[in-house]
Amino acid sequence: MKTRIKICGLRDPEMAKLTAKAGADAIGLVFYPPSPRHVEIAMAEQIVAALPAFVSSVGLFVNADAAFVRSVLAKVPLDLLQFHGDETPEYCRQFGRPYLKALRVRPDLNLVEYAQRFVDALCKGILVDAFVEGVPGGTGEAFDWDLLPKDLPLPLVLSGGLHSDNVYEAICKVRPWAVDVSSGVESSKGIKDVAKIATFINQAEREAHD
Ligand SMILES: O=C(O)c1ccccc1N[C@@H]1O[C@H](COP(=O)(O)O)[C@@H](O)[C@H]1O
Repeated sequence: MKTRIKICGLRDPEMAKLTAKAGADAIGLVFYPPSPRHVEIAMAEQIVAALPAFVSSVGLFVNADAAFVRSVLAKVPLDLLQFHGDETPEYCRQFGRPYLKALRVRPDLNLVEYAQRFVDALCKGILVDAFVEGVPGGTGEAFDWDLLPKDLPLPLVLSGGLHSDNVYEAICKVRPWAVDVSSGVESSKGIKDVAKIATFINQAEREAHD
């Protein structure tokens, strides 16, 4: 089965169109001001409007005020929300929208128990990222994939330090529902590189053709 591919941190409509053309299933928009990939609501509207049919838009938030999330949803027709902080199941559910819950993998965290709390019709998956002290995500750091359980009660989205040289191995080893990348397809922090995006997607799709 094809592993879905999300390219996160798009910041303009042209790059979003090129990313879709390269074969991405989803693009991510970062609504987190400290991030170099942060987008304003008006730009996010333009990016989503530029997407062709069947390419999903994902809005990423980190411990945001619920009112801010609502203000984004009022303007930007997002397909999926991604909560990348310490949000509770109750917080995530209040918007009545499908979402991914991100967690940062640590050896002392029971991932199955963590995921169990989120199981319901709105939660479409658990996104796993590397734990880096003081930074909520998008660090380009990988983690030990052996820490991932095989019996997670929700679809797994693998992220954290993926790039074109490790995504094929990651998919073969972890068998995730989807992969998500930001730093690994950039020429510098926050600047997407279309050639790197295309190479990443080709490598991620290799497994489906084996
Ligand atoms: O991309 C960001 O700037 C970001 C900021 C805050 C939280 C998450 C963020 N991105 C997500 O982090 C993971 C891993 O990214 P990377 O490929 O290791 O750079 C990914 O899910 C991004 O969506």
